[in-house]
Amino acid sequence: MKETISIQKVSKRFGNKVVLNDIDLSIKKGSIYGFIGPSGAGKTTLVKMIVGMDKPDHGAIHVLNEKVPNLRLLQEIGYMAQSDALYAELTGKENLTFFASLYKLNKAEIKERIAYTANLVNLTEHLSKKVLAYSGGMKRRLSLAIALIQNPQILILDEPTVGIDPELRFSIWKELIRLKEQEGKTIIITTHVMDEAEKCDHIAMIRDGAIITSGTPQELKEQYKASNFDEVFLNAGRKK
Ligand SMILES: Nc1ncnc2c1ncn2[C@@H]1O[C@H](COP(=O)(O)OP(=O)(O)OP(=O)(O)O)[C@@H](O)[C@H]1O
Repeated sequence: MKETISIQKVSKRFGNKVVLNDIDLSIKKGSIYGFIGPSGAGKTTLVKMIVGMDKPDHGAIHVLNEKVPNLRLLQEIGYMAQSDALYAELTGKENLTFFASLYKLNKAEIKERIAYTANLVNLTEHLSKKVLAYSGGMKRRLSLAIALIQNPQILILDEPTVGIDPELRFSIWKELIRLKEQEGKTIIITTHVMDEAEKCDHIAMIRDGAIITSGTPQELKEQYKASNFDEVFLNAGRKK
């Protein structure tokens, strides 16, 4: 399988604080890769650097064989940040149309992508409401729809299911797995939710800016003699 994302010896500090320390990893095309770790571990900093929103102090990141940051990659990376960047005075549909217009999509494609993404996140009925009238969960769902709007090859989702009810969380995961299997999308997800970790093909556990362990869910459970992911995480932290 081809490598879609390659991270080589990436370090980053904010002031005196080392937030990422010598991170090396590669992510294969058509896989779901999870970054798991406690609050403040450095997950968001890492995903922002993959997207090209922040620069490493040392090391390099390549996405689809291009060095990041690179404007050409914007079409190919869908990013859902932790905080929603939405236009509150616009309706859900206007938000989607605006973000779709930033990409190389014709009118018919924009219409088709809005219908697909809104349906995926269960917002079709609410598209004509202004975003200021949306609940927190609806805003998260709209942000997820926006991340998918240009049909990117790579999806980078920073805690996408926070504030989303279990039923919709289930259907979103089903779709992420379909996107991976049928469309070969590469998906990076950060999460605190250990049962989501189990759905990833590969996991990197991050703590204090370092990858403390990585592998498939099965490999990690075997390595740490754990029956579930909470245990893997606790045991991995102890053995650091
Ligand atoms: N722009 C910044 N300036 C200074 N410190 C920062 C900045 N961004 C992040 N940090 C610090 O870097 C560390 C890692 O933050 P980061 O947001 O990457 O963690 P995280 O693993 O994503 O946490 P969470 O799960 O809570 O989102 C934290 O200590 C945070 O306070």
